[in-house]
Amino acid sequence: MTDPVGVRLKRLPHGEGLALPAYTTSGAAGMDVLAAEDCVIAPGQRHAVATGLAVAIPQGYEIQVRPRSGLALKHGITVPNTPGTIDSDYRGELKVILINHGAGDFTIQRGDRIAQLVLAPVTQAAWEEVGELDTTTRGAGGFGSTGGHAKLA
Ligand SMILES: O=c1ccn([C@H]2C[C@H](O)[C@@H](COP(=O)(O)OP(=O)(O)OP(=O)(O)O)O2)c(=O)[nH]1
Repeated sequence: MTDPVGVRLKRLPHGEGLALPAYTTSGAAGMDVLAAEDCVIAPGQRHAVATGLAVAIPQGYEIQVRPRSGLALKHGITVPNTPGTIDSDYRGELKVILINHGAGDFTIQRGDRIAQLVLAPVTQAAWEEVGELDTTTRGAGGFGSTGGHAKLA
């Protein structure tokens, strides 16, 4: 594992008193992030949940907002824009967009761990426009062209 990368973080007034996002085990890839508000998400509805945090990610990195598998499996709660992208130049409040694919209301209490944050390196692309692309075995085949499931045949 590489050395940790410092990320400046500011607590917003409604984030006071909450634990910071944290790795729950030594090998965890993501830090669980807490809700800074109480809310109820009805079936089929979405909500951008406040975290009470603003960050300054070093240039060359992003933070990805990913669902928690337990909430997804047991309650149908996921992140519709997964992985949510927190840009290095964003200084607003970090919010977690959640959608309720479950059958009942989902109640979030301030302090609940609602998603996980993964710090990841970013490589920016520089376009090199050409008239023809190189040929490959795959060519334009995609979207199930290699099979692997009866329903794709
Ligand atoms: O789950 C998310 C996704 C985004 N953001 C914040 C940080 C991010 O840097 C900014 C913009 O996100 P994105 O680029 O995904 O949104 P957009 O819809 O393209 O908006 P914009 O035009 O502001 O870039 O919104 C969050 O707080 N949570």
